[in-house]
Amino acid sequence: MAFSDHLLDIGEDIWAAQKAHPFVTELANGTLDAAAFKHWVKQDYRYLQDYARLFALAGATARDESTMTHLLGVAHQVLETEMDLHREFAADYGISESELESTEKAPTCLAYTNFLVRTAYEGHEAEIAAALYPCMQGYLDIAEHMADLADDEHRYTPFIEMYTGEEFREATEWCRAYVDRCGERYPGQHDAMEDAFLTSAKLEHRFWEMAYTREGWEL
Ligand SMILES: Cc1ncc(CN)c(N)n1
Repeated sequence: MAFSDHLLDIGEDIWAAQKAHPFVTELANGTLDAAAFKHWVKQDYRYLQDYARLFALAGATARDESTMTHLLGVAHQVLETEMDLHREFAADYGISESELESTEKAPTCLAYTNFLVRTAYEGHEAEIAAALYPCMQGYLDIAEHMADLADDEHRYTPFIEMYTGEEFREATEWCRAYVDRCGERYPGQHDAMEDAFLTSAKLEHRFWEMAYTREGWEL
């Protein structure tokens, strides 16, 4: 069995919980409260800055040129294409670029980005690959699930189109193959890969919850 399939097996419950989350189902049918979506846009913008950093750091430490090229390409794609979508959503919802940039990270966003960046600096290449995999495969699978649930076009359709689009799909397939290569090359890292994968997957689930509940630092 490919190591990515094994990881998806052990993460099955977390995937199911994400698909059933009200943020996901309500975004799919267009009924999600705009305040929850705005919270997601702002927090996700801050998340993506570090997510791009994770790919850039992974690219800088990769052993071969083709892996380097690919990881650095994804970092660029996040900073350009994906964050452009957030900038467009922000403009539609009256959020200025300076508000986006200066948004304070909510506890879950802080926990997730700290985990990813720490893994990028301290982790083995295989652990980094496993930590970034749920961010890609999770969004593709959840967006496909949303597309299945959605009847009509609505204000959140661009979200579904971005994460089911060809560019994101290809980047996810590449990450999946990268996880498989790391799983084969580094059998001694399997436990660390499982831990990193599950931590990211659980934080993906918490991120929907953070947006839905407008989580902040209230005392
Ligand atoms: C929290 C999160 N995880 C993953 C993705 C997809 N890059 C995202 N935009 N936000």
